[in-house]
Parts: sequence; structure tokens; C-alpha cells
Amino acid sequence: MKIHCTRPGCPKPDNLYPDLDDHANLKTVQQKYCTTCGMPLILDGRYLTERLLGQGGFGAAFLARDRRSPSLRTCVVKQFLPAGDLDPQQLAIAQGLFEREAQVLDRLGHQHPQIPNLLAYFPLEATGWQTRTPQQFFYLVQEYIDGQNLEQELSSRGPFSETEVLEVMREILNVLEFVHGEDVIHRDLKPSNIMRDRSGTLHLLDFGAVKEVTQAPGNKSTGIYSAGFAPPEQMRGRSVYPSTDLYALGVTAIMLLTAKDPEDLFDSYSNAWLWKDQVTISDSITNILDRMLQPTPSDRFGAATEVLTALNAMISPPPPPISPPPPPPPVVPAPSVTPQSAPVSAPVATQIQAPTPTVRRPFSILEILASAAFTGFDGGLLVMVLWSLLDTIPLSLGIAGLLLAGLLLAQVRRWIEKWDLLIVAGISFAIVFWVGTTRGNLEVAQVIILPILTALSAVVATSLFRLIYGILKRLIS
Ligand SMILES: Nc1ncnc2c1ncn2[C@@H]1O[C@H](COP(=O)(O)OP(=O)(O)OP(=O)(O)O)[C@@H](O)[C@H]1O
Repeated sequence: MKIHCTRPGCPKPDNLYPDLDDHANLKTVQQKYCTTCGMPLILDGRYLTERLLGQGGFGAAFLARDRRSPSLRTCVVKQFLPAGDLDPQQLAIAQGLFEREAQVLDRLGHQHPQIPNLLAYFPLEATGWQTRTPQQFFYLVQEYIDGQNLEQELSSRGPFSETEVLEVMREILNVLEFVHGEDVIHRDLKPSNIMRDRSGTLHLLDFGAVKEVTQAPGNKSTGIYSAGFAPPEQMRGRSVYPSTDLYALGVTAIMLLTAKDPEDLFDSYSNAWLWKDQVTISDSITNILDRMLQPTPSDRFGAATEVLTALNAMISPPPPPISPPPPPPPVVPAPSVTPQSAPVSAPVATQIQAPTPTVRRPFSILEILASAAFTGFDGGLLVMVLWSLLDTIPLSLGIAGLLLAGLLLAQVRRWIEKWDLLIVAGISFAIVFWVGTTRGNLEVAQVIILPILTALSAVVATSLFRLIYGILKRLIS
């Protein structure tokens, strides 16, 4: 059996003990020591570390086996390993907080299936290596979640779709709702701390309360939070709120959508998140993420429940396109998650537009009118140039009709929208201007005025149609 030494800096941590392959030996042996540094290898009399899983700012995580369980259950052993620049007072606080992390996990893990259970928490005093001074170590053992974290998933499969991100958000918000209800703020939410097990369930990892220790202003030392995911109040070492975790979840969501690191999405010059032009998602989810990513806690959602309500509101069927917007639903005061809940700046429901969970969102009135102007403009140009070249009305109308149908399809499918409309209109105008005035018999004034007139007519016709449709609809209902 291979046992991995947990002493930081051990030059040859892998120890081979073939005698422990025999279960009877494994169960009864008293202790084994690292052949290089003498560190005890069977922790708390039962946990045998197999390999290093990773190293964070305040400790290392190891994959381990529990020799006291009949199936040699796999578990995760986390070792408290603060960075070397803490003074004795800070170290004492850090140890106290590590213990608090254990208490928090103990309380939360046994109540929620998506938080790993705490299995043990213990100190270990070992003789120093290359020194006679004894060394103190702290360990925390927790349930092993067999799967991949979302950071690993992201790098192996690329960006998540809107639907997939919504699923992640909903699931983690439900966990946060519970966590915040227990007066706990996670403080380090990010894709690498969200683990998807083999059945697809997400788990929230790493309740690193120890990270509070260096939050004193001016102390910018290691691993206090994860840069990029922490909102301004946490970076300044101020109080944290439920909305601190919601901000980090917002960053997580845009990272999953874009497959980009937070540093590549945040523009420090304008102090803003620049991610929207990199993805096509519905307005409603964009608005929700915008609010989660507000720099001021009180501008964000105050509680996970509020975000869930906003996400659920997206499922309700979209209002008919013409009828006036329905009156805002009665404002339900946001349930206060913890006494630290940030004040809620506005009722959630009023923040949501055009609810739809689908990727192809409905067109706004402005978009419809802009598209009508574009179609009218290009339609006018097409008919004019074809007529001037072919000199037969039916054929010109037929070809123009076919080309227009293609353009309409491109707009409905959103292949061309916003600036594309202007670009396509500009290019077609330039072509028609050149072809019509050099090869055809068109006048310059004709090429300029006629398409503008057809564009205006299309806008007027569309507006009238929408008005009549709206009136009829209201009369019928
Ligand atoms: N309960 C667990 N089950 C399975 N894997 C885990 C568990 N806890 C941690 N891990 C994995 O172990 C690795 C190290 O975790 P750890 O929490 O020590 O550091 P980190 O999350 O990488 O960094 P930081 O502490 O700075 O957030 C990560 O890849 C994480 O996914």
C-alpha cells in the first residue's frame, strides 16, 4: 500500500508498505512513519493519505482511506497549513478559525446532502524534521465527493449553455439559502469549489472560514479570498453578507458562460464586468446576473431566495407582445436570510423583463421597428435596382420577394441583428447606388429618397399592424 506523507516539504512523500495490502495487518498495525522525514502516516489512528489532491492558500487536501470502515471508505483529509508570514497572534486566530470551519461543516454537512459531511477534526503533534522542536498540525477529514469540479469540467468541455448555467445557479442557490439561513457565509464560492458527483448532483465545498484571518485592512497576504470572485467589500476586509456569496456566484456564472477567467472579464478602467457581448443569453438572466454583480452589496439581491424567485419568474409565459405590461405583482418583502442580510434595493419582480428561459429571446418593440425599417429600406433598394436592370415588374418583384424572405429569415433567427442591420443596409445601398446609377437608369436622388420612403412606410405599417393587433386582442380577451 502506498501512503503519502503529509509533512509540508517532505522531499520523498510516497511511502510503500506492501505489508498493509493485507487487510488484517492494515486493521491492526499501530503506526507507520515516513521513511524520509519520520512523520506519522496513520492519522488519528485511522486515516491513511494516498495522494495530494491540491494545495490551497491555507492548506493541502489529500485523498485518503479510512481503515476503520469495512470498505476502507475514501475520504478527504485537509491539513491546515497557513502561509509563513503570520505572526503568533494571527496564527492562533487562524487555528481557531480552522476549528470553526470544522464546527460549521459538522453542523451543515449532516443537515444538507450537498455539503460534505465532516468525519473528523484533530490536531497532531509530531517531532520536527531536521529540528528537535515539535510541530503542531491540524487536520479535518470530510466526505469524498467522487466527480469533477466545475473548473475541471469547464476546461475539459468548454463554455456552458444558458440552460446549464441556470441549473448550476438554481442548485447552488438552494444550498446557499440553507447555508445563509444557518448564519454562515461561504466566502469562497468559485467553480473549483463546486463539485459535480457521478450522479450529476452539485456539492458546495471548502467552507474556508480560516480565510477571515488575514482580512485586516492593509494585510494583503495569501489566500484570503479568491481574487476575481470576491466583491469589493470582501477585498477591503469589510463585513461580508449573503450577497457577498451571490456576487461570487454571479462571477462563477459568467465564467461558466464565457469559459474565461474573471480577470479577462473585468475591465478595471471602467470598473465593470464586460461579458455580455461574448454570449447570447436572454435579457432576464442578463438582468439577474447584472444585479448579482453590483459592486455595492445593497444594490445586489439581498438573499439567495430573491434570486431564486427572480429565476422562477422567468419561467412564467411571456406577456403578449402588444398589450401593455401587466401591473407589477405585489411586492413580497424579501425574507431576511440572516441578521446580516443586505437591504434589498428594489423588488425583484420589477427588475425582470421579457421572461423567457429559452436562448432565442423575444424581440423588443425597438428591435421589431428597427428590423421593419431595415426590411423596408433593403426591399425598396432591391425592387428599384432589379426593375432598372430587368425592366419587367413581375420578375423584379419575384426576385426581390425571394431575397427579402431570406433577409427576414436571417432577422428572425437573429443571424443578423443590431449593428449587422446597419452594415448590411449600408453595403446593399452602396451596391445599388453603384449598379443603379452606372448600369441601370436610376437617378442619384431616386436611390437615396426611395429606400428611405419604403423604410418609413414599413415602420408605419408595422406600428399600425401592432396597434390594431393589440386593440383586437384586448377586445377579444
Ligand atoms: N470533499 C471533497 N471531495 C472531493 N474533492 C475535494 C473535496 N474537497 C476538496 N477537494 C478537491 O481537492 C482540491 C484541493 O482543495 P482545497 O479546498 O484544498 O483547495 P482549492 O479549492 O484548490 O483552493 P482554495 O483553498 O484556495 O480555495 C480541489 O481540486 C478540490 O476540488
